[in-house]
Amino acid sequence: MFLVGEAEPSAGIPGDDDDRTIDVRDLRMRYGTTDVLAGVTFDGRPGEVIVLLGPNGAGKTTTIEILEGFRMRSAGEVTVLGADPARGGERWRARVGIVLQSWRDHSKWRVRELLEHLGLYYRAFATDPGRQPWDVDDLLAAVGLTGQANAKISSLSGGQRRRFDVAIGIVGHPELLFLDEPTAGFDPEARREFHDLVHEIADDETTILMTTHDLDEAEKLADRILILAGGTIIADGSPDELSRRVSGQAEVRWCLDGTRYVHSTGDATAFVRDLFRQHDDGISDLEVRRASLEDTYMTMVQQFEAGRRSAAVREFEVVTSR
Ligand SMILES: Nc1ncnc2c1ncn2[C@@H]1O[C@H](COP(=O)(O)OP(=O)(O)OP(=O)(O)O)[C@@H](O)[C@H]1O
Repeated sequence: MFLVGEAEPSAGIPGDDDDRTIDVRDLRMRYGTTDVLAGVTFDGRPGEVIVLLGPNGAGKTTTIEILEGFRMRSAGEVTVLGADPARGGERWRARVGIVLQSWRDHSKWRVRELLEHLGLYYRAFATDPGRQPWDVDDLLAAVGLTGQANAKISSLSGGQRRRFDVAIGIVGHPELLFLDEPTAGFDPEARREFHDLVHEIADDETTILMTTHDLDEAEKLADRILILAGGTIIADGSPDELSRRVSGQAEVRWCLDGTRYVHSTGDATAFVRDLFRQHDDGISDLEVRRASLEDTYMTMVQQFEAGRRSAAVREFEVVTSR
């Protein structure tokens, strides 16, 4: 994970003295003649879990790889932990944890052996007492691999290998963690344990930027959702904020004297307060529902694509009428 012989971090974007760990402005990426990223802007702060969503091919991995320093951007300003990732040196890299979409090396090593080895590597850079590398036994327990400590990496199952990838990503106690579809192949129990682990890591003031296609997972983990489509961020907000933006209405359901009621309201809190004022103990099975992240995501992406289609039709009409 270390790239030797690189320059040490350059200064960040001039004038930035706040606590931003990620600062991306007008990021552009062109492959050949195709613009995959056409002006992506967002930021991230300590302890924030940011989930990047978007259809296949939207450019999520491209964005993450640019921020990791693995891919050169075409244009735009990117600052990650105060440095341009294209020029981040070893010291900078030791502050960043990475779980790639697929990572198929080190197969001859044993699980504990490799984690201990990487821990030593990170220890050389760990000046902050709060960011010393994980104790390997604690780490193995945290990712559910205690039983595989002495197994060859090549013998791990798909889900165990993914847990191991996560262990490699966090062993150095990073300030910033990139997770590209980290739970692909996890069974439900491993997924739940992973979610607890993500919360713990974020509680440690680590910024987490992750991609997933599991919208239920995104809703559980994200402080902030970014939706990438058509090369730009079409939505940026907490799952609740995005849900309110798509549908201002919440649905309140309750039972009263054995009858089930449903009511849509823009102010669920005031409505429920009134309901209890009127019926107090008579109310049971109360539920307040907003659009799920899945509903919100589908609506936003479909609206965006419909907008693009009608803009293309308008442009076609203008061109053909000339
Ligand atoms: N090295 C490359 N050369 C040319 N095109 C590329 C390259 N890497 C990615 N692309 C293209 O860029 C687009 C974005 O790819 P990327 O992998 O970033 O998308 P993604 O949002 O992560 O997709 P997925 O959800 O399928 O993982 C795709 O159309 C892909 O084919």
